[in-house]
Amino acid sequence: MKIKVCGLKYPENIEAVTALQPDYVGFIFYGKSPRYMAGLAADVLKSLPEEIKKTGVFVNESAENINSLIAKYGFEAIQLHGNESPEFCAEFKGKVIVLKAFGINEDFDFEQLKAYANNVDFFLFDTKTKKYGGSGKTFDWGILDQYTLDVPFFLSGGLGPENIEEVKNITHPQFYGVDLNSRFEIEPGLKNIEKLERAFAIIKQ
Ligand SMILES: O=C(O)c1ccccc1NCC(=O)[C@H](O)[C@H](O)COP(=O)(O)O
Repeated sequence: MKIKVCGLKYPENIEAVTALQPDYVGFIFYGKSPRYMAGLAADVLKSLPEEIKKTGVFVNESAENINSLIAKYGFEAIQLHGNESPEFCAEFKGKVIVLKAFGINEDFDFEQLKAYANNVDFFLFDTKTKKYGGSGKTFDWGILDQYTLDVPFFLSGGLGPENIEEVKNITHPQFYGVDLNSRFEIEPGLKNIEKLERAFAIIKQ
């Protein structure tokens, strides 16, 4: 199971998180988020180990801005967290790894994902809330049985020290990785390294 840690913004903390060797790290480019990484020097990201995929997280950002931020920070992956269309995702597929996020609730229609299947590398299933991302809330993972496409997905939304063991019971064939965020924080954007370390050990057991 792959591990993505999302919403990093402080250089020393980024270094400590990357020392745990996650597969992906996420940086939020959304002004309304308390994890917005504005002001973080590009050098901090460019000096991270090559095997850890740096992921820019965007919400309805223009293609032009995304392209210039990819160039500036050297992102290998992007996570599109807003209402981006399949055509919008296609503009980036093959240039960077594309993760398209969807907020899931009991009414979610998995049929709509068909239109994205050729245009993204991964889906990221997060909990549907009124705000974008980082809610700390889980959704009913049982609904994932309705997902039948062959695009692998990250599970997201409220994963924390208390439920990370349970995640290992998910047997869906496309379950690729977990996305860890607010339940591993001391404050928004500042990750708790001890909690992450324990979770990594459980996941990798
Ligand atoms: O975390 C944010 O502040 C955020 C804001 C806007 C778009 C995306 C954001 N987070 C990206 C994520 O993928 C989160 O990790 C995901 O929503 C799960 O977060 P959590 O419920 O805190 O585990």
